[in-house]
Amino acid sequence: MTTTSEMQASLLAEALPFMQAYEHKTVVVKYGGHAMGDPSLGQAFARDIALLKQSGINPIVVHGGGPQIGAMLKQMGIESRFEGGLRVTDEATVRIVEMVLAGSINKEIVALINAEGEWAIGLCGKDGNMVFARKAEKRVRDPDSNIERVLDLGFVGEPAEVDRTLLDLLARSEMIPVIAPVAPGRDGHTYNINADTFAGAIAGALEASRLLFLTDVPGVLDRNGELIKELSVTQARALIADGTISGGMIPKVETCIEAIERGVAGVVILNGKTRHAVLLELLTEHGAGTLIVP
Ligand SMILES: Nc1ncnc2c1ncn2[C@@H]1O[C@H](COP(=O)(O)OP(=O)(O)O)[C@@H](O)[C@H]1O
Ligand SMILES: CC(=O)N[C@@H](CCC(=O)OP(=O)(O)O)C(=O)O
Repeated sequence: MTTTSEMQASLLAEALPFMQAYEHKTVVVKYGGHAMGDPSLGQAFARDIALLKQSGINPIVVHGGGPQIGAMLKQMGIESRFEGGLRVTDEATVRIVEMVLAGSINKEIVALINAEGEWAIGLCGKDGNMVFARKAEKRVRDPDSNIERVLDLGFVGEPAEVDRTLLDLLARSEMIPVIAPVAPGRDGHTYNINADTFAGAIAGALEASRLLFLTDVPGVLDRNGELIKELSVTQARALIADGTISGGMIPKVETCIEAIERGVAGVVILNGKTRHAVLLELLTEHGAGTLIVP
């Protein structure tokens, strides 16, 4: 009979080939605002990231915080709305976005990783000239008239330039970067960038081996609410067009498509509410969620 400790040991041993495969490789983990909130899950997430670094892997955390920004805006009496999964961002909103993302959430994640005995460093696109944004151009087609128009989302940005100097330096150190999706434009403004888009740009620039999106659903769900385990780029585009994929899942899936097209190998959307989701996905046979394939 196999004892519990033998089972635990064999699970640890199972991780070896995965650790070897990812040694010195970059893994970008996007930690969504919907996956945050439960302190014990946050601690488990931080432990996963710490364990990756200890295993010789180069983890980079890019985080969101959409619900937390929404709560703060509400508290301040500022109205907020989304168009195509992106928050319409005026001058007052971008100040709150920067405060919540680069201020509170960023430092909370840094503290959680540090509490696991590692060295996390909190950054945003402004640090080390890492990311410069341009004003986002979101095109939508009116379903009735079929006319395309460009939405003005205010200070919503897209990553236009990514400089990897700082991240390369940190990869050779003990430091684990934790990055908030806020960046300056060459026009001097601060831009609010969707965290999924930001994570995709970082993964692309660093030629990451894996890009994981931790959210609050098991992955991409079909019309009946069933998990789609594997999704091709063509199928993904069709599900966006027919409305099966909506809201915050749109920028996530669009980023997955771009990352695949840029050569990032393993792009997965998975449930961040599953304890140790990152370790399960990377270091065991028990991967879950939706794998996006070419
Ligand atoms: N087809 C779909 N499959 C799964 N989730 C979907 C789908 N279409 C829309 N969603 C929504 O997308 C949400 C995840 O995106 P988002 O709210 O931006 O989360 P996060 O904060 O993790 O980035 C889900 O909670 C769900 O409400
Ligand atoms: C332009 C835009 O929509 N920016 C997002 C940035 C945060 C984010 O993306 O957070 P999640 O990953 O938790 O959704 C926002 O303002 O909510």
